[in-house]
Amino acid sequence: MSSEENLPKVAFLGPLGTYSHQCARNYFGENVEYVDYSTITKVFQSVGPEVPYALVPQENTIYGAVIETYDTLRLPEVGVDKFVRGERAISIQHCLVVRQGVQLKDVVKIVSHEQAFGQCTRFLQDNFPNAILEKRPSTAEAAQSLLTPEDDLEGERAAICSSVCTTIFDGLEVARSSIQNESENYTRFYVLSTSLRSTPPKLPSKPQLRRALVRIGLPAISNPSESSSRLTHHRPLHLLCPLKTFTSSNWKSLARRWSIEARMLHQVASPKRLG
Ligand SMILES: O=C(O)C(=O)Cc1ccccc1
Repeated sequence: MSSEENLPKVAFLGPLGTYSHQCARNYFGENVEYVDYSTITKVFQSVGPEVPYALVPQENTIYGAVIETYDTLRLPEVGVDKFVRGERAISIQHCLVVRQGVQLKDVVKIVSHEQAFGQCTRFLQDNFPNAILEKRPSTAEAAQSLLTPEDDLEGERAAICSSVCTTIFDGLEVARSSIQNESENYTRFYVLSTSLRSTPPKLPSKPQLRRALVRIGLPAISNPSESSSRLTHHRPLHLLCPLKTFTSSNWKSLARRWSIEARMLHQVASPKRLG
C-alpha cells in the first residue's frame, strides 16, 4: 500500500492549475491526497466516506457569489452529512493565455470560467469587444482546451486563467497579466467535510473568528398537518420573523436577536415571487 493511500482525500475543481487547486494546496498542504473533478457540482457530490473533504469557490470581491456553489449549498444534505468546516481566501491575478506564437490581433474567441469573465469585464470590453466568450467548467480546463484544435473557427482562441497554467500545460504562454477589473482581487473558498467532529487536516494559519453559514428556507407547506410535524425540526420563517416576506432587514434583526454579526446575505427568489 503506497503512503498516499493512507492520506485523506480532498476533492477540488480541476484540472491542475485552477485557483481551487492553488487554494486547496494553500489550505491542506501535503497532508492529503488531491482528487480533481470536472465541475463544482461533482466536487460537492464526491464528498462522502471515500472523499471526506472538498474545497469549493464561494465568493469573489469583484464578481460576488459563485452561483454553482450556492446551488449545491442549498441541497438538503448540507448540514446533515456535508458541512462547511473552514474557509480560505486567496489573491486572484488573471492572465490572458494563448498558444505560443498566437498574436492577440487574431484572437476571436476567449474561453474561461464565468467568474473569470465577470472579473475581467473591462479588459474584455476595451480589448476584445467582438470576441465570442465561451464558458468552460474551470479556468485551467479552458487553458488546456486551447491545445485541442477547433477546426471550424476562423481565428485564434485565448483563455483567462492563472499564469500557473502555462507551467502545467506545454505550449501555452501569458499574453497579458493582471487583467481583472481591480488589481486587488480575492476569492474565498469553503472547505467541506463529511463530519462536524473531525478537524480538517489543515496547515497552521493565523487564528480566525468562527463563522457560520445559516440557510433559511421558506417552507412550501400547503398541508397544515404536514406543517406541524415539520415544525418540530425546522421552524418556518414566518414564525421566526413576523413578516411573510423575508427581506435583508428581517435578516439583520434575526441576526441581532441571535447575537451574531451578519456578514453577507445571498438571496434566491422563489418562483412565486418572480412568476
Ligand atoms: O476555475 C477555477 O480556476 C476555479 O477554481 C473557479 C474560479 C474561477 C475564477 C476565480 C476564482 C475561482
